[in-house]
Amino acid sequence: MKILVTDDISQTGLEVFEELDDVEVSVQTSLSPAELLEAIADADALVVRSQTNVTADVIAAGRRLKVIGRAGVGVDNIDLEAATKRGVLVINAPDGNTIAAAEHTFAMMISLARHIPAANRDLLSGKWNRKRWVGVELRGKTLAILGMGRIGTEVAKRAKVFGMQVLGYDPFLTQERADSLGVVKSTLENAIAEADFITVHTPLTKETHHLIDAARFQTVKPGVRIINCARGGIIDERALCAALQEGVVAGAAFDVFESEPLDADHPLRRMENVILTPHLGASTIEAQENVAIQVAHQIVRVLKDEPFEHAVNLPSLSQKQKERLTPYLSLAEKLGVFAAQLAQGAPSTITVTYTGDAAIPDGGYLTRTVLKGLFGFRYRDEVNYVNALRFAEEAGLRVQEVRESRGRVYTNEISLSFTTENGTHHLSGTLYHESGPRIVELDGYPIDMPSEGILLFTRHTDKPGMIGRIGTYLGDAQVNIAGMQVGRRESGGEAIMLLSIDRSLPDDVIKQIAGVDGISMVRSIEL
Ligand SMILES: NC(=O)c1ccc[n+]([C@@H]2O[C@H](COP(=O)([O-])OP(=O)(O)OC[C@H]3O[C@@H](n4cnc5c(N)ncnc54)[C@H](O)[C@@H]3O)[C@@H](O)[C@H]2O)c1
Ligand SMILES: O=C(O)[C@H](O)COP(=O)(O)O
Repeated sequence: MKILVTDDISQTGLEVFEELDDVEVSVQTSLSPAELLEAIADADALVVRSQTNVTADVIAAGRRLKVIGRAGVGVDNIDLEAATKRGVLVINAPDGNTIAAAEHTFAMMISLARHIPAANRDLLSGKWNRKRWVGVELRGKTLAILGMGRIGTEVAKRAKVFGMQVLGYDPFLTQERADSLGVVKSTLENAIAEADFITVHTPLTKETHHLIDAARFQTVKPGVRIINCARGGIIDERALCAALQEGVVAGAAFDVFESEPLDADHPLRRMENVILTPHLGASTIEAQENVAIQVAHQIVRVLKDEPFEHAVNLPSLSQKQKERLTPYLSLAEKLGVFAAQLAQGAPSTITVTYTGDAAIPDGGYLTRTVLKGLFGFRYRDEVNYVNALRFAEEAGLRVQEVRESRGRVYTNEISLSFTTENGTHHLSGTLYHESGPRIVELDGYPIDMPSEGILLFTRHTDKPGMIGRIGTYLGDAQVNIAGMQVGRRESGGEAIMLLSIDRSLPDDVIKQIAGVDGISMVRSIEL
């Protein structure tokens, strides 16, 4: 097993990989794009920080790649869409560097308020200028925090201790949470208009790109100081330079940039009232150990096929949700596998109904599992939880989920209803405590069969001798019947039979059974 590490990661984290048998940890930093394509070819896992550009080409070249671990928070250097499409899991270490980034933000704010870097430069150049570097206090000032997630929250706590008034803007900030932090929940407009200091702590998304642009700079309080220790591009750098030149903005402290490394001739480098650091927010010994250990542990779990956390391209579930969900995973996947063989062709729509105890709000996890079974039957190992929805999308399969609180017969039930060119099928399963997952309904007929082993399913006309004839074919093929379920709507009408058999039937026997007068459908199903 090969783990490729292409950015500087703490040694303590790398040691975690020793938990794996037969592991080769290959640390190769500063690779050229071509060297990276070569190095990834036989890697099972890739570990990066923000420096390595994990493009779609890199992901495609990683033919054995199962997981990309980001030792840090932001995954904007990883092509998530390409990873998801190829079923490569992306995990990060979301809280290992929170304090480091919050402290760096605070260091930037104090440095701006007291001109520390400029005064230092001045003094080192031989001067002793006590008048030039008079600063301002933080106490009594208003701080706008745009993005009240992990880092924004830690910055707010520290600002409160410094006696600042804190305005928080975040679509997910509840009044309760704001109150508990002593933060004034604010609109973006109000936060920007009122603040003496503005700090951004959002990810870089379509919505946050140039969140503060030239138009917004027209609405700031004159003399505002601005900090970006989140992501380059949240604040429009050109507009900032103009606002600094006009004196609308009194100072700016940036750790991250629209393009990194920052160009040697970038205008920000020439501004006096600007403090720049080269993306150092997470660069503390403690944070680097935290993120490296956190991400390495999760990679080990992924590679050992054990439950893991912090997947970026899978729904995130609480421990409680996971505990409720786990027993249903096998049933959901078996139903998907059953459906694939029953459908014999690509379904165009599928509705998955979860009833009673199976109606867990799981962010679509169980439906991904059904789809993993459905598509995995044909595409085998190519399909996993990460890309199952992509397979559905590419196959043009419309997927719908329904949750019902109470079942009519079973305390828990998962039902699939899917349409193919040949018609609509319906399939249900339940989980019994004692006997595990069972199929309890097939095309409208109640049955009860464990969802395992080899099954033979027929739809036929209800007339004497049918079961016997099928039994004879099986007997002639030396195939034992282990269990049998039959059902009919009315005497002489359509009937079904589901047999559990000891081994698969040869194709020619299935063809012979299909040719029996009165048999309308035969399916051999392996679960
Ligand atoms: N400089 C560094 O070295 C460094 C270190 C760590 C993290 N970061 C960056 O800091 C940022 C925040 O990290 P975090 O761990 O606090 O993330 P987080 O996910 O905990 O918080 C982000 C917050 O932004 C909010 N948000 C999203 N869109 C928004 C919008 N349009 N307007 C307002 N709020 C919005 C979210 O609701 C969330 O609460 C990320 O961009 C991360 O990559 C930088
Ligand atoms: O998103 C992050 O975690 C930070 O930007 C840190 O990036 P780094 O690991 O490259 O320092």
